[in-house]
Amino acid sequence: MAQEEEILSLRALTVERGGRRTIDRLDLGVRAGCVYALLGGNGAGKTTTLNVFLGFVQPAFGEVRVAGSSPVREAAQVRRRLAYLPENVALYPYLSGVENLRYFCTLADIALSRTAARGLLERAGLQAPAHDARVSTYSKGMRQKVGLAIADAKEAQAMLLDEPTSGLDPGAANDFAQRIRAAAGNGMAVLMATHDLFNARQVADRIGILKEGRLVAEFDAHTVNHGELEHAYLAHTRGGDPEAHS
Ligand SMILES: Nc1ncnc2c1ncn2[C@@H]1O[C@H](COP(=O)(O)OP(=O)(O)OP(=O)(O)O)[C@@H](O)[C@H]1O
Repeated sequence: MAQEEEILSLRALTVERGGRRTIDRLDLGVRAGCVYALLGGNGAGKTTTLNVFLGFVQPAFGEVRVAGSSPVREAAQVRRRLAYLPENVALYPYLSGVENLRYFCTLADIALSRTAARGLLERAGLQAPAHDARVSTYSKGMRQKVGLAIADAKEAQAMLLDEPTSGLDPGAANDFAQRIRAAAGNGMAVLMATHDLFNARQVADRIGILKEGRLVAEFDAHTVNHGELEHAYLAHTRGGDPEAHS
């Protein structure tokens, strides 16, 4: 697949932090309409990879593109095209869902009426009675829905998710999975860092395992079975040779 068709693209990405190479010649691509799940143990480099797309971490070498733009040289374009849901979506606790959504849209130069904001929250799955409640009363799943509504309002082409299902109960995780699939169905490219193998198989099209900043295994999420994925994941997160665990 040509690089131009990839909305999120890394070529030979290398990141050095504190004199150490934390991402090592990483190639990765996510096309429109696809969900890529990045698995890996603690410190494997998942969050660093997301931070490179966001422009928070600069590569030492290699190429990074978001819909063809460089987060280093074209930060404004990248911000417009990219939505980011961190592990805990940061919102203003004393503002309501509607007020948060309108405020974050203003920052992105999007004027949103209260009615339009309600429509977007509804579409993201946030029930009407919660729209005017303070966000401090929201669960993690409800805050994520505001995050999805912001992405929808921006008409983002790509979305980055960091540990989206940690701390969600199975029902909320399943609901979130369906919403991510729906976003991909509308053409969004989604990159998700996770430890949740079940969710990765449920949501993703491709799954990659990162170890010490290198992609050590990749799977088609539609055909890999749970045992096979778990075996590879445990082998690589224990720091061992995958064959040693067969
Ligand atoms: N600000 C920083 N300065 C120096 N090194 C860092 C910094 N942030 C992360 N690192 C190092 O980069 C490597 C990758 O860390 P990263 O947080 O990307 O891993 P991760 O896969 O997201 O881990 P986790 O699952 O624990 O969130 C680690 O060795 C970490 O110690």
